[in-house]
Parts: sequence; structure tokens; C-alpha cells
Amino acid sequence: MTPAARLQAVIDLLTEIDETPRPADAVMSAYFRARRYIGSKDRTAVAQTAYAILRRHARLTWWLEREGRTATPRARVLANEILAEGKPLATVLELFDGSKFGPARLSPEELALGRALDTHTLEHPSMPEAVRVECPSWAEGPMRAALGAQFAREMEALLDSAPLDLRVNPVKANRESAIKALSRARIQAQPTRWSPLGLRVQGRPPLATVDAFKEGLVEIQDEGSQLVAFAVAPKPGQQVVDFCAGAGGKTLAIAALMNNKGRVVACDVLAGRLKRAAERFRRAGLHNIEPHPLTSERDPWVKRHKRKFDRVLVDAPCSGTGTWRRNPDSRWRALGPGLDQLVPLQASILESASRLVKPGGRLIYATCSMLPEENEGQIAAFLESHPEFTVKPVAEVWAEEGADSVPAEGPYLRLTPARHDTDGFFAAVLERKADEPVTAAESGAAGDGAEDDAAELAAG
Ligand SMILES: C[S@@+](CC[C@H](N)C(=O)[O-])C[C@H]1O[C@@H](n2cnc3c(N)ncnc32)[C@H](O)[C@@H]1O
Repeated sequence: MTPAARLQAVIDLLTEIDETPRPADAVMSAYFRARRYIGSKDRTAVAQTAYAILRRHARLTWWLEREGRTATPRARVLANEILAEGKPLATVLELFDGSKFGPARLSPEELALGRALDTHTLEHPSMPEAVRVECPSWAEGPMRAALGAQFAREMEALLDSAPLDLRVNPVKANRESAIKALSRARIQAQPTRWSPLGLRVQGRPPLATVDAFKEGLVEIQDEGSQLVAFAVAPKPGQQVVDFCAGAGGKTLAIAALMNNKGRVVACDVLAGRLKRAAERFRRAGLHNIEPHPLTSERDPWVKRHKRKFDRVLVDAPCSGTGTWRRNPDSRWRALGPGLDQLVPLQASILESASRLVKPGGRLIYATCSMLPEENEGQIAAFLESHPEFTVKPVAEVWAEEGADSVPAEGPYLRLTPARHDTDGFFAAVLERKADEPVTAAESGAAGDGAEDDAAELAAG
């Protein structure tokens, strides 16, 4: 591809991303799959530029609006070449060359825009801080509340691209043997700082073709996500529910920590996700996982299994603010329900899943959000109406597991990219009192009894 053709491909990609409600990485994969003739070097260059523009979205838009322009994909690419790539206008004119596969020549208005931006750089002294750190207006208040003086530092860290972390599967390997197996495929990996099973890989090797991955010695999992699984602290032989198992990332880690002994029920309302997760379970050599699709968080299955489980993990659907490094477009686009829907859903899931916990058992609530209303706020509201649960400090859980250091803050696990170089994660461990009697609400007298009771009778 010529440099001009690469630029046109970036414009095409950004146009598709703007026009569909699918995440940018899915759009990019589909785009390149449909154009197999694009070689790997070109693919990397095009994807890198497109991602860089997504990461500079607020700043590029600020400049364009300042010049009275709409932030179209073409305008953003033009502004990016000048402001962020530092190319002089004369060079940019050579790229917008009107050639067969290149971008059309600049219109007189675009030329005027180019002249106005020429010699400037991406950041400007009068740019508001939230724009400079790419924080969308809907998240600025809660992010400032959560991060205080660390707001700008954490937001800047969320602009980096995420490292590639692996979790060693203890059923098949240990860190040393996994590092050796990876090095045979010329992949360099270092132990991670916090997770005893974590490895951080250099670069972006194509893992799907590597034996250590295909044979289930390692799984791709952010170190923060691994730490959430450690906070569950499951024991071999226990009964565990992963209530929002999704693609099974944490289910795999939990089942492996149990060394294939006991049972992990992997639930989710999306049966398709659980089905796809089954292939990962097989590759990891884990036989103690039972997928169980739910109709909703109040599926009759919950009542039939109340107080049966030692550990219940609620890895709740959330705003995903902690994963902005990974999905740079997600902060700008409504790819799922908003906070006004998520917060009540999280509360409802937590409420329902809590019924599964046996006396003395633990309920672990986690999100990949950095917003207090999805995290501490949910725990405070839950504890208010559930005196039968108490907070078990994560540091205590860690100490019981023999781990020496834990990135806990107060009683909770609270990970942030700038401090821990992981995705942003929150986890709280709640323990049900061992001698707690069944309440009226639990026995079904609080409004949800009738249909559950009918289902329970039907199921015998
Ligand atoms: C944060 S994701 C889970 C990620 C997964 N635990 C992992 O580690 O790969 C949240 C999951 O909650 C599921 N979910 C959404 N609403 C739900 C509900 N009402 N009950 C149970 N799961 C739900 C979503 O389908 C999604 O897979």
C-alpha cells in the first residue's frame, strides 16, 4: 500500500466505526478479514493510526470545533496528520493526492483548515483538562469523585495501550515451564508484579498459533482480572457460582485454582457466550465447570439453589471505565446500557445472587469500573438491607491464601492503571454470617415468590 492508500483505509475504517454500534476492534477485524490482500505491515500501520485517532478523539474534535468544522473521519485524519504526527501541510497535501486508492485532494475549505492547524500541536493551553485527558463529560464528575487529585494521572494512564498479560494454567504448567514453552516460540514473558500466576508478554505476538496457548498452558487475562479471581479464593472441592461468567475468563481462573475438584457453575443471560467459553474450558483441561444459562438474574434456578454455594462471584455488567485502555472508542460511544440502567441492574443481580450463598460462604462483587456508584455505592446499599453479610477485607483473604502483598485499599480491591498497571477493577468480598436464619424475603415472601415456587415445584 502507498502511504496515501493507508490513509484512505484509516478514513474508511473510522467511517465504519462511526456508523455501527459495534466496538472498534470488532469492526477492524471484520474490515481486514474482508480484505485479505492487505499485508500484515499495512494492516498494522492502518490499525495503529486508527487506534491513535480514537485515543485522540476529544483533542482532535476540540481543534476542529475551534475552527468551526465537524469532526468527520476525514477531518480527524487531516487534523491528526498535522497536529499529532507533526507533518507540515506541504507533506499532507502529497498524501491527499487524489490517486486511485488515496484520499481525494483537499477542498478549499479543508485547505484553509490545514493552514489554520499547520505548526500547531495536539495540545493547547486553553484546552480544558477533561479534553486533554480524553474524559467524556458524562464520566468527568464521577471520575473526579473517585480519583480526586489523581484524576489527570489516571486518565492519562487510561490513554496508553494495555499490556498483554497471560495467566498460567496451574492444571497444566507453572510460571517457569510456561516461560520456557513461550520462549520456544520466541515470546519473551516476565512474571507480573501482583498475580502469582501472571506473565506479561513483550509486544503483540500472534498467540493463537503458539503451542503453549493452543495446549492450554496459558490464557490471555489482564493481571487485574486474575486478582479478582484470587479474591474469590476458592478451595478444591467447593461449590462455586460464577454468576456473570460471560466468555469465562474468571471461571477458568477459579476452576484452575480448584485444581479440577469441586464444581463451578458458570451462569450468564447470554447462552451464546457460555457456549463459546466451553471451548476455552476444554483447552484448559478443566472438567469441573458446568455452564448454566439464565433467563434473567431472577431465574427460578436461583431459588432452587439458595444457600448451596461456598463462593458466588458477581462480575457485574458495568460501564467498563476501567478498560478504556483496551477499547479506546468505548468512552465515546454508547455500546451498551447507560449508568442509569446499569446501576439498578447491578443491584438486582447482587441481590438475587446473594441468595445462593450458604451460611459462612462468600459473595464476591466485582466490576471493571472505576466509578463509585457501581462499586462502593453498590456494596453500601446492599449491606444496608443485608445485615446477614459482613465485609471481609481483601487483605485478609490474601493473607489466608499465603500471599504477601496485595494492592488493596481499605477493605476492597481497587486497581487503577496508573498505580498498578492493570485495567481498573473493583472487588469486594462479603461473608454470610455462619449462624444466620432464613429471612422472610429469602423464603420468597417479598414479591417474587409465586413464579419461583411454581418453578421449584415443577423441578421437584
Ligand atoms: C463483565 S461481563 C463478565 C466477564 C466475565 N466474567 C469474564 O471474566 O470474562 C458481565 C456479564 O454479565 C452478563 N449479564 C448481564 N446481565 C445479566 C443478568 N441479569 N444476569 C446474569 N448475567 C448478566 C453479561 O452477559 C456479561 O457476560
